[in-house]
Amino acid sequence: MQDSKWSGFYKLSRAERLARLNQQTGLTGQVPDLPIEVAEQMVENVIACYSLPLGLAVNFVINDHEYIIPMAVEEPSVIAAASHGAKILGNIRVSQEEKTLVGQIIIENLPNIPQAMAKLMDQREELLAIARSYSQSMVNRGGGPRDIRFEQKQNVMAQYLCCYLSFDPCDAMGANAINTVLEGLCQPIEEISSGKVLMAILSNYNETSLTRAQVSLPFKRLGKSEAEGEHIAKQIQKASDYAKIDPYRATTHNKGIMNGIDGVVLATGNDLRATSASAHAYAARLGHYQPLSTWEIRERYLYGELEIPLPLATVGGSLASHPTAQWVLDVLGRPSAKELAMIATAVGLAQNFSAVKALVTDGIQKGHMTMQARNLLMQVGAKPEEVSQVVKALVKEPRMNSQIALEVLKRFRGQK
Ligand SMILES: CC(C)(COP(=O)([O-])OP(=O)([O-])OC[C@H]1O[C@@H](n2cnc3c(N)ncnc32)[C@H](O)[C@@H]1OP(=O)([O-])[O-])[C@@H](O)C(=O)NCCC(=O)NCCSC(=O)C[C@@](C)(O)CC(=O)[O-]
Ligand SMILES: NC(=O)C1=CN([C@@H]2O[C@H](COP(=O)(O)OP(=O)(O)OC[C@H]3O[C@@H](n4cnc5c(N)ncnc54)[C@H](O)[C@@H]3O)[C@@H](O)[C@H]2O)C=CC1
Repeated sequence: MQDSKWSGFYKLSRAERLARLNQQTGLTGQVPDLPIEVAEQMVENVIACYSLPLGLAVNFVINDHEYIIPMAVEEPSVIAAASHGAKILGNIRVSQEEKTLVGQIIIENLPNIPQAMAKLMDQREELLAIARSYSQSMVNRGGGPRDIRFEQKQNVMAQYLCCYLSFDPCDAMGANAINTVLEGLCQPIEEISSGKVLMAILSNYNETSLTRAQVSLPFKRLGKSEAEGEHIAKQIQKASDYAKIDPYRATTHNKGIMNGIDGVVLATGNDLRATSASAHAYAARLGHYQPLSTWEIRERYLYGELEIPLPLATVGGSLASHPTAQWVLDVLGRPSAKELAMIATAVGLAQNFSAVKALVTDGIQKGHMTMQARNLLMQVGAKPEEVSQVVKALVKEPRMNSQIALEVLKRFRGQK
């Protein structure tokens, strides 16, 4: 594989990496931390701030635009794999057709559900106007309520009518915004339907708000020769097909995708519970858990696609007051929420590519354990200044575990 303009970035010191980033982005200074006083305003019963490593994934070109992508993650080899994948994949094409949230108002105690539904449908425009009145600032931005529909639901105990509201939250995640609207609609809905509202809340399931990342790779980008590249492409296709028939494998395949996406979600201060719930519910939409990405050979190209609902925000929530998240958004060039979802999806595809390629070629342990070696040394008591020297000896060992790490560390200390 040819060098990229970021080749060897990982060999620089931390200060040199920051200098290179600042030079590239026009930013200045250090990366700000979250002050404890701010943290105290964010959640309850605060006693400290919990830190995670923040690293930079490089080599990303998304829709012809270069990105340096900060990722917050505790697992070794994830950022290396993202950078490695991005280097091989080249330009990743990404699109998002729409970004809407769905909220639901669940109505019970209805003596005649078809009649209640007909009355509510008659008043649909009036209900949409009430919904808009509760989200005027979002409407002014071009977003807000889009549609209302009703569906009958039942279990063995009871029958319900569910009102589904779709809502465009613009650059926010929109949970608070839509919940305010939904609660504002409860009383009018009860009056029209003569029922009782059981609850009103946004849904974290959204099968229509999808982001799609796609790549098409000539075989020669995958191996040292066209023939080796073709072989690797075939193995990757088989791995992708296998994930469709075995939920054990599909779950791990998707974990590999989320390695990348979660790193971006956390770094940008977004709600990880919401993105995880949404992604895995989408993976299970056919009634059995499926891989979120597919890889297949099309006319001597390896074609990869990842499709995922990602309710990301660049304003509102806690990210507005988190200085590190704000700095990360600066590094990304102040994207819109839609652009941020596209960036995260591209990272997910590159991450998945690297993991699957490693699995069907060298195996995961070769690359992963080299990076895990640093953690092993820390676990057995190596000081940070010792780690970079001892790690070279540890990776030369035929096997690696904490016992071996301890022996190598003792040997190093004995030589000094
Ligand atoms: C680990 C690599 C990248 C090595 O891969 P390699 O081919 O030995 O690496 P290389 O030395 O040829 O370097 C290639 C590029 O990787 C990056 N790179 C290389 N080394 C570093 C480093 N130290 N720090 C930062 N970046 C690094 C860097 O961008 C470099 O480009 P260069 O700078 O040379 O032009 C490869 O083996 C790989 O991608 N493995 C996959 C690792 C992975 O997915 N880890 C996640 C944890 S496992 C898991 O949780 C998910 C899984 C696997 O179960 C999912 C699934 O089953 O599908
Ligand atoms: N089930 C779930 O996922 C739930 C999540 N939450 C939480 O809700 C929070 C997110 O709610 P939000 O309503 O997004 O946050 P929010 O309440 O901060 O609202 C967004 C704010 O940003 C303003 N804004 C400025 N510029 C904007 C732009 N360009 N586009 C959109 N809004 C703009 C809006 O006017 C609004 O005041 C997160 O902390 C999330 O964890 C809350 C309840 C349930």
